[in-house]
Amino acid sequence: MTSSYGRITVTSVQGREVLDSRGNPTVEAEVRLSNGVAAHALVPSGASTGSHEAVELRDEDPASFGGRGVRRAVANVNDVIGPWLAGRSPLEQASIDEGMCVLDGTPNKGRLGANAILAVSLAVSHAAAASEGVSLWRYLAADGRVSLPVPMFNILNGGRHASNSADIQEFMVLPVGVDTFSDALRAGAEIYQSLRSLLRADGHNLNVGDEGGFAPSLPSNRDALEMVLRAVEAAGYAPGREVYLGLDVAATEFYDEASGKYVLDREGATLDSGELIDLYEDWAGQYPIISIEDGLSEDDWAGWSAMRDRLGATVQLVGDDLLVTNISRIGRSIRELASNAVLLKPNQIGTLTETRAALDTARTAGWGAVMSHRSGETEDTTIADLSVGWDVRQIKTGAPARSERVAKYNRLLRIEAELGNAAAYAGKSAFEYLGRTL
Ligand SMILES: O=C(O)[C@@H](CO)OP(=O)(O)O
Ligand SMILES: [Mg+2]
Repeated sequence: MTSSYGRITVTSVQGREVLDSRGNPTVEAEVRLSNGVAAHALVPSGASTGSHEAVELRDEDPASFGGRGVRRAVANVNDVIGPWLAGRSPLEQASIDEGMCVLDGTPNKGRLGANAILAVSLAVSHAAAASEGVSLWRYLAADGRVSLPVPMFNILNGGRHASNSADIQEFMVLPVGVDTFSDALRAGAEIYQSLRSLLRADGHNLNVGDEGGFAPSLPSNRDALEMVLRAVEAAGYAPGREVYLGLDVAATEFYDEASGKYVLDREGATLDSGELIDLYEDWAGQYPIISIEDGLSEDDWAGWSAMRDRLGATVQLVGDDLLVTNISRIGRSIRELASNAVLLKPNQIGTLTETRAALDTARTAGWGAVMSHRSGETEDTTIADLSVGWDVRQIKTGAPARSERVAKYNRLLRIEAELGNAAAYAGKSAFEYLGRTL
C-alpha cells in the first residue's frame, strides 16, 4: 500500500521509554511508513561522557526514575518530531536529519535532546532499508566499499565502568592478524574464557564491569596488561602477530582540572601529560599495543599534539571525549595534529548524517576510525551495520559476553554470511595508515 501519490512516506512515529543494560531508561522510536513497513531503533547512553557531547535529555523530575527518566525526550519524539516527519520520504535521510537539527534550533540538541533525535534518525534509516527490501548495511553502502570490522574486545574493565579496579577504563584485544571476522570473534571469546581461568587460578574475583569485561582488583595497570597478555597466549594466539592490545584510558575521568595533572590511583602517581606519555611509551615498547583511546583529557590539546608527535607513527591515537564525533573538533585535531583516529558514537552528535560526516572528515586526513557502542547499551545492533556499510574497519562493542554486546557481534556474523565470498575482513588494512608493519 503506497500513498495516493505512489510515493512512500512516513505515516507515524512512536516514541517509547525503554531500559538500557544498566537498568536506566532510554529512548526507542518506531517509524511507520505508508507501505506498511515499520522499524524501530534504540539509543544507548554513556557513563564516561565527554563534556562536549550533544545533550542527552533527561527528566529532572525526581519522580521520573530519580531524575534519570526520558519522558520529556519521548514526548519530543511523539509531539514535535513525529508530526513534522509525517508525510516525508524515509529515503531523504540527510534532509530529515538536517530538518531535525533546525527543529531543535540549538547547537547541541539541548531542546529536543540528542537521544530523541537520534532514535528517530536511526529508525528512519531502518525503515528506509526495509522499505527498499535490503539490509541496513547494504542500504548505507549504496555502491561503496564494505568490510567486516576488526573487533576491539574490552575484556578487562576499570575506571568508571567498574569499581575497585584499574585506573584505565578498557583493556582490549584486537585480533588483527586472523583471516575472517568469525575467526576474530572466536579468538576474542577464547581469550575472554582464558582470562577467566587465569583470574580464577590466581584467586581474583570474577566480577564483570558494565561492558562485560572482568574487573579484578589488580595492584597496577601494568598487572592488568600482563594478565591480558597471558590470556592471549594461554588461548593459543600470537601476541603482536595475530592479536594486538588496545587501551581506552578515558583520561578525562582522572584529570584534575585544578592542578592540570593526571591522578592515577593504581600507579600511586600524579603525572603531567608528558609523564603520562612517557608511561604509554614505556608500555608500547613492552606490549603489542596498537591503539590508545583518550590517552589524555578532552581539552588537553597541547598534550595530544605532543602525544601524537611521540607515538602517532606506530600507535593509533583515538579521540573519543576529545572529538565527540563532531566535525569541528575533528577539524581542529587535524589542524593541530592531535589524534590520528576518530571514535564514532552516533549519540555523541545525534544524527546518522552527522556521524557519517565525522567519518568522512577523519578520512580526508587519512585517519583510522572506530565505530563504537556506549557503556549503557541495548539490543539495538545498528552500529554493526554502520561499521560494515561505511567500511569503518574497526568496531568497539565490549566483551564477547553480555547479550547487549554479543548482539552486535552476532549481527556481524549474520552480515558476514550474507556477504558470502565478498565478506572481506578489514584486519591489517584497518591500520595501514599507521605505516608500521604488522
Ligand atoms: O569511553 C568509551 O569509549 C565508552 C564506551 O566504551 O564508554 P561510555 O559510553 O561510558 O562513554
Ligand atoms: Mg572512550
